Amino acid sequence: MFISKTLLQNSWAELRRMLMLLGPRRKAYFVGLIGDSMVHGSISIALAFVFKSLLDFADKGDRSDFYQSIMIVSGTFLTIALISPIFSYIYMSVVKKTMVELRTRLYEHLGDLPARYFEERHSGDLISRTTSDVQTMEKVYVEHVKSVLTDIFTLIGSVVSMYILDWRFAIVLTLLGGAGIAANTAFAGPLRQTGEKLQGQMGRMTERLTDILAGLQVMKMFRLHSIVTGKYDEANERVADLTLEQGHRSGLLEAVNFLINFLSFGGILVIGILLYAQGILELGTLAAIVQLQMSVTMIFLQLGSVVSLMQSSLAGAARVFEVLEEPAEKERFASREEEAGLRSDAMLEFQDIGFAYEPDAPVLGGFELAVKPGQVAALVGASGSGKSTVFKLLLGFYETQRGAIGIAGKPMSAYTLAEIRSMIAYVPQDAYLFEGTIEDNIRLGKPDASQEELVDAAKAAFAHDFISELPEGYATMVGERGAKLSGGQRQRIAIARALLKNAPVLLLDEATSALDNESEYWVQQALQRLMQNRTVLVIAHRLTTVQDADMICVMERGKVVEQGNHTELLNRRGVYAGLYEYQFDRDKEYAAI
Ligand SMILES: Nc1ncnc2c1ncn2[C@@H]1O[C@H](COP(=O)(O)OP(=O)(O)OP(=O)(O)O)[C@@H](O)[C@H]1O
Repeated sequence: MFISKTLLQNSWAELRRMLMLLGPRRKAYFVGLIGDSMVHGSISIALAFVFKSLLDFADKGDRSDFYQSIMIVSGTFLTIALISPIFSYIYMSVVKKTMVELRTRLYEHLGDLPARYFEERHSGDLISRTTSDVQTMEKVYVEHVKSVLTDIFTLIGSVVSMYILDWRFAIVLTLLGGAGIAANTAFAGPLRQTGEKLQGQMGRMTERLTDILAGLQVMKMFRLHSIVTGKYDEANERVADLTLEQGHRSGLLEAVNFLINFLSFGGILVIGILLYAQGILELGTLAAIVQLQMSVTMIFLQLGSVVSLMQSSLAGAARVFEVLEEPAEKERFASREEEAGLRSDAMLEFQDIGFAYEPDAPVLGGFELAVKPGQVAALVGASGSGKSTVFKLLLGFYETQRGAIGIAGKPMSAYTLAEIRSMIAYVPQDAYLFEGTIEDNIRLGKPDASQEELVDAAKAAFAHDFISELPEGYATMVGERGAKLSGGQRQRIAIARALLKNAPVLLLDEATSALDNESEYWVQQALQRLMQNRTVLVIAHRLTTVQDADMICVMERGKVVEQGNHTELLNRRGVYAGLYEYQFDRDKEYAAI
């Protein structure tokens, strides 16, 4: 019972939040919705009085009853035909506008969320929240709330009409209505619980599906088809089980509703006929009571599925609100005492950095580095030693727990995160290309760049020639993640993008995936251009990059264990010399193959 009460409170809270989301249009929504629901709710009430008039006419031959019923029927249906579309247009347009705004707000908010949020969640779950969960919210606005309101108006109208017709039947109807509401309330909690599980599981199913699509090549290469699709099937079966569970519960609720209403309908019919036979009740009144009872029965028969669907949709709304409530990335980091001792001559400086993603699992412990303007510093070290983490800290994706980071002599807290990112061009290992043309992708580096600037950047990145050879040149669509281009071409486009950005600091994560010799040559040439006159921090995998760097930092378990240029470090015969010899031998072996 406790669970059910809490879940019901949650449902109510979500419904209120959804109504708040309508903003100043809330009044128009209610006018449209209440108007439409009242119009629809009045049909069965009007019909009851029509039956009464018709049967009174048949029973007593009073023509005025007959004309009256014709007038009621014509009036009701004419009103419905004229007014209902107007009301429905009013609330539908409010809902459509609200949904457009909600989607925009959601996507904008996703863009404002910190990197940690995305690293901790599966993209499939977010896709499910922003698509199917948002769709279920629309259903709450246009279908579920309207059904409930129409039912409430029909119920109130029926009870009031029943009191007008015969108070004894009205009391019976009120009691049975109360029993029906109690039964539906008791079922709402468990239905909400299943709804929550179902929406969550739908999210998991989308996660599996995105895994299948994103990892298609790996899946084929390692023949993982049965394992990966097996996981999807598992999630799919769980969805089917939960849907069945939901169907079972709502079926049970419908059966309870049916029983309550069958008893009341049968009871009213039998007692009514007996009273009519004894001359206590008029035929018209009996017909009207039976009609009203039938419409109440219909309400309760439908109420089970409305409650069930609404609970499921509200669970979806809760998942959308969770995303909206997630705190956005800070504008700027707070300043700290440690920042006081930063050097003024370094473009990039890391002082005694301590950082952990998870408590008790330190990734960086006392990381130190200073790079002067125009210098190239290479980070080398075993996998997991913390190289990429250094980049993430500099980009402000995460905040350090100890130490200070300086950019151009000032602490990170002196800049907004947007300012920091505008000073940095980042070229990751596998640069992401967005759906669109080659030009669109390069232009991301500087959206207001002139055509000449754009072409110059492509030329400097040694990309112009291959782009010009394509039938549609710069207007060539790159395909999903740049699938229509080769690896080397993708990298050169990413380099052109970074060149166009023309930021003073370059973070470069060298690609480890092998390119053919020619491609590799052009990418290297493009990178050399990009590195000119910039302060560069590079996660280096290539011997050439390492040898040419002004400074090499060898990282081990989050610390710089050796630092110097290539010759200095080789002479020291330490960790770097070992790494270098190993890589040198390996490259010779590859060359021999
Ligand atoms: N988002 C994250 N949450 C938790 N731990 C993480 C996260 N990202 C990285 N780590 C952990 O931090 C450590 C350092 O990772 P990092 O990616 O910085 O290493 P790296 O030196 O760049 O490795 P590689 O050369 O393989 O890319 C690893 O143990 C990794 O498991």
